[in-house]
Amino acid sequence: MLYLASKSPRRRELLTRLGVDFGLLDIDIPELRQPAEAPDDYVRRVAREKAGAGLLEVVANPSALVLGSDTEVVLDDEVFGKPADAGEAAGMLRRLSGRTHRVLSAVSLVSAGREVQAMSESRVTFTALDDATIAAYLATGEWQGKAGAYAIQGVAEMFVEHLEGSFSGVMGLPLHETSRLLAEFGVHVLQPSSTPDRA
Ligand SMILES: Cc1cn([C@H]2C[C@H](O)[C@@H](COP(=O)(O)OP(=O)(O)OP(=O)(O)O)O2)c(=O)[nH]c1=O
Repeated sequence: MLYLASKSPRRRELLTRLGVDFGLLDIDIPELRQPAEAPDDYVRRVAREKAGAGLLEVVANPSALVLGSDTEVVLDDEVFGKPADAGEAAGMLRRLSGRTHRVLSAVSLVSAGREVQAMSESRVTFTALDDATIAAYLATGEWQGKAGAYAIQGVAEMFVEHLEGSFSGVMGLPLHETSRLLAEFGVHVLQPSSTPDRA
């Protein structure tokens, strides 16, 4: 049985697109970057910790397979997670304005005896954003709960001059990498075999 260890509706939607059955696990792990921890290492570690925390919840089921993922926006080695409030969101958007940033999405898949991981890296170039545009975007509320204070799947796609990489990866769950990892565990996409479960 596959479980998604995530509270993110985006991840749920993206995994559903792959046509696999899965249950949901509510996990809550602190997302704190260690001093001098490289952004890539941080994103990989958090994805692994989310999957590991999920696995602990279904430890009674030896055939459980748990997917955890983490997405961060990286500008000049600085990591932008989910903004705490509109002020922090405005600051992030001002920094992203007119520049190219990276979006890292790590995916971890763990079972009782095995763990695999993949990383998706995308490069996103934003158009210049003036204060009025940033204020109007903040008023949509779409920035809430999104790394880097924007959601590419919403109206913020108009800020994107160029995207190199994975749209689903920027949105929170890279479908190419995820399907590849699932295949390593013998889970084949677009072939649902059991009914979804809630744990
Ligand atoms: C950059 C970007 C991020 N995001 C979202 C994806 C993630 O939900 C969120 C990054 O935060 P995460 O900490 O990766 O995930 P989360 O806290 O939302 O969910 P989980 O329970 O799995 O830990 O930002 C978008 O939806 N669109 C975007 O364009």
